[in-house]
Amino acid sequence: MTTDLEKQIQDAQEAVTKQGDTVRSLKASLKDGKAEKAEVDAAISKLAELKIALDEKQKEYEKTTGKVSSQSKEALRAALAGVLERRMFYIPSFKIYGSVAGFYDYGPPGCAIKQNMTQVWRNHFVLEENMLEVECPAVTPEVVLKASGHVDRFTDFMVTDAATGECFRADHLLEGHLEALLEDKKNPPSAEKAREIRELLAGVGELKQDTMAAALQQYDVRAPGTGNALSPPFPFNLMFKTSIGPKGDMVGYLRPETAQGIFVNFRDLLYYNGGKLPFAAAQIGNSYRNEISPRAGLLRVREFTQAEIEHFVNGDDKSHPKFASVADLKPLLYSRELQMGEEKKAAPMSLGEAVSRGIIANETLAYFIGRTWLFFCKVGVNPARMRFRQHLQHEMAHYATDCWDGEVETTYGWVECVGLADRSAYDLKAHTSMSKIDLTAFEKFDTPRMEEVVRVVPNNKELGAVFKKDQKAVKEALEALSEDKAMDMKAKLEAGTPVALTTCEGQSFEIKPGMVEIKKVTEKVTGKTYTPSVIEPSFGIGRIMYCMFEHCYYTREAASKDEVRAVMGFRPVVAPTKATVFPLVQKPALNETAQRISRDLTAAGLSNLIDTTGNTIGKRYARTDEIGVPFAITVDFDSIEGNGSVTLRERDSMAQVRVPQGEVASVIRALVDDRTTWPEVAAKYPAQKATGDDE
Ligand SMILES: Nc1ncnc2c1ncn2[C@@H]1O[C@H](COP(=O)(O)OP(=O)(O)OP(=O)(O)O)[C@@H](O)[C@H]1O
Repeated sequence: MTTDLEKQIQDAQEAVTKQGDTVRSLKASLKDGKAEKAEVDAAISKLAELKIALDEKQKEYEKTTGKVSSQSKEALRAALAGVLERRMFYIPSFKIYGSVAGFYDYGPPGCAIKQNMTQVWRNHFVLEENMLEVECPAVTPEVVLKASGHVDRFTDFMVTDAATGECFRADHLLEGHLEALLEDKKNPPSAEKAREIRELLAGVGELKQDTMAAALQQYDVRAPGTGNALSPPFPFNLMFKTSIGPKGDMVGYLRPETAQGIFVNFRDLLYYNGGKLPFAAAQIGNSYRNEISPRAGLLRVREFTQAEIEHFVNGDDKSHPKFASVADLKPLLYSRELQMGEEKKAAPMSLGEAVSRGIIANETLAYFIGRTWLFFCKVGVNPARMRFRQHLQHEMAHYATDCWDGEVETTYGWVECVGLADRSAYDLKAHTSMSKIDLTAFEKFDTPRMEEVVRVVPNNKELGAVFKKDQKAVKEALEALSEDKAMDMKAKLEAGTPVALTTCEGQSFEIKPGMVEIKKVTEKVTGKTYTPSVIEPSFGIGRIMYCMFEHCYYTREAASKDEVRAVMGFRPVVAPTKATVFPLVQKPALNETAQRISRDLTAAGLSNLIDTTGNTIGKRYARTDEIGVPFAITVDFDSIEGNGSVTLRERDSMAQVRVPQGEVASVIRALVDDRTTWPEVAAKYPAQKATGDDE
C-alpha cells in the first residue's frame, strides 16, 4: 500500500515537473509569437490540476503513514537547498578550488541569522541567568585535552573501502545496514532475527573494536556505492592536531568543544562570583572535529559554532530556584521508559511531573530542558517537531547521572541539536587530578555543626623511613582518601592486612599498620569542601539554523498561478533583514521618502533594504519573501501627497495596513521585539487593499 502510494507520488511529481517545463517553453514561444495565449492558459490550468493531484497524494501518504513521504522530503530538501545556496545563506567553502567537505561559508543572510540567533541565545540564557561569559582560545595545549579524556577517547571507528580507500564511519554504516534489513519488504527477517538486529542496533554506539569488527563481518556490511569489502574498523581521533610555537615541540589541538575553557577557569570564575555556588558560565565559539564523513550540509561539519553552558552546583542539592517558571511546560519527552516500551513515541509531559516521577534526574537539568524548549520556539523551530530524548543507560558515560538530547525532526530524520547532561563532578575532578590545582568549592553552613568526621593522621617518621623521596606523595594520597576509603583502610590495617594505595600520578604503595592513624572524631564543622557537579547544555548553532530553515520554509503560488514562490517564514527576531522599503515607482520624491524611512529604521536598530529595482511590486515582494524579510513598506503617492502614511505588509498573511510614516519604525521594532503582534497592529491601523502579485 505504502509502496504503491510512493510510486504514485513519484509519477505525480514527474508530471508536475514535465508540465512546468511545457509552460515555460510555451511562454517563451508566446513572446516570439509562436504560440497562442489560449494555449499558454490551458497549459497553466493543467499545471495547477497536476499540482493539486500531487498535493492530494502527498496528504494521503502522510495520513496513512504519519510520515512525510520520502519523495516530498527529497523534493523539499532540494528546493530548500536551491534557495539557501542561490540566496547565499551558506555555500561550500573554497568553492573556486573545488571545496573541502565539511566546511561552509555563511553569506550575508546566513551571517545575519547566525548573529541574531546567538544574540537571542545570549539574551535567553546568559542575561536571564546572570551567567559568566568567557571567550577562550581554540588552540588548546595537549595537557588540557589529555585531562578531559579527548586525547585518549575522542574517537570514532573508521573503515575504508578496500579497493578505493574511501573512509566511512563504521557505526553509521552498520546502523544503515541494519535498518535496511529491518525495512526489507521483499526478504523480511524472521521475528527472532529482527529481535537480534534491534538489540544490536540499540547498542551500536557501545561496540568495542573487536565487537564492531565481528558485527560488520557477520552482517557482511560493504562499502556504499561500490559494494566493495571493507577494512577492519580502527579508532580514529577526531581532533585536529597542531603544534604550538616556532620549535614545534608543544603539541596542541583545535578544541573539539568549548566546554574545557570553562572548566580550566573554574577557580577564577568561582572567585569572581564571590566564592558562591551555584553559578553558570557560558561560552560561544567555534569547535573543530575532523569528522570522518561530513554530510548533510550544516548538520555534520568540521568547524562549527557551539554555545555551551556549565552550571556548577553542589551535588547534594540540584534544586533550581526558578524551576517553578518552567514546571508546567509540556515539551515532548522521549524517556528511556518510552524508548524501551511498547509505545515508541515521545509524549508531552509537564517538567514538574517528570521531575517528581524521577524521569528527569533533578530540577536543574529539567529547568534547562524547559529553557531550551522555549529558546527553540523563540527562534522558529516547530515545537511539535522537537523532542527531548533521554540517553539509554548504556549510552551514558559511567560518571553521568542523566542525559537528554534536544532533537528536531527534519527531512534527515531526528537531528540532535543540543545535548543536556548532568556530568556529576567528573570534569573538575579530572582537571584537579591532572593540574594538581584545587578545583573545589566551600559551602559555609549558616550555623556551625557538631559532626563526626574521619581524620587521617600519617605517621611521618615511619613514612619517611620506608618511602624516602616518595614520602610526600604517599602522605598526600593518604590525606586525600575519601571517608569511606579511609574507614575501609582502617578496618584492614587493624586486621593486620597491608593495603595498596595509589597516588594521583598512578604510583602504587603498600601501607602497613603503624604508618597511619585513622580515627573518627566529633568536631565543630563550619562548612564543607566539595567538588561541584556540572550540568551542561551544549548547543550547535549551525544545526539549529538548518532545522529552523526546514521548519520555516514553505511555498505559495503567485497570483498569476504559473509560478510557485519560496517563502522563508523566519520569526522576525532571527530574520536577517527586518524590513524592505519600496518606492512604488521611480520618482525622486518617493525615493527621498524611502531613504528617510530607511534612516529611521536603521536608527531603531532594524536592518533594512531599499529596493529601487523598478520590478513589479509583486516580484519585489517575492524576492524579499525568499530571504525571509518579515515586513515590507511601500512608499506611494499618498505618502507624499496624501496623509503621509505608508503601507506596511506582513510576509506570511500578506495583509497590508496604512501606518503614519513617523510611526512605522517603532511599530516594526515592537513587532521584532515581540512587544506586539501582527493582529494587534492590523486592528489598530486601517487596512490597505493588497497590491501587485499579492492581490
Ligand atoms: N560535526 C558537527 N557539526 C555540526 N554540529 C555539531 C557537530 N558535532 C556536534 N555538533 C553540535 O554540538 C552539540 C554538542 O556536541 P556533542 O559533543 O554533544 O555532539 P555529539 O553527541 O558528539 O554529536 P553527534 O553524535 O551528532 O556527532 C550537538 O548537539 C550538535 O548540535
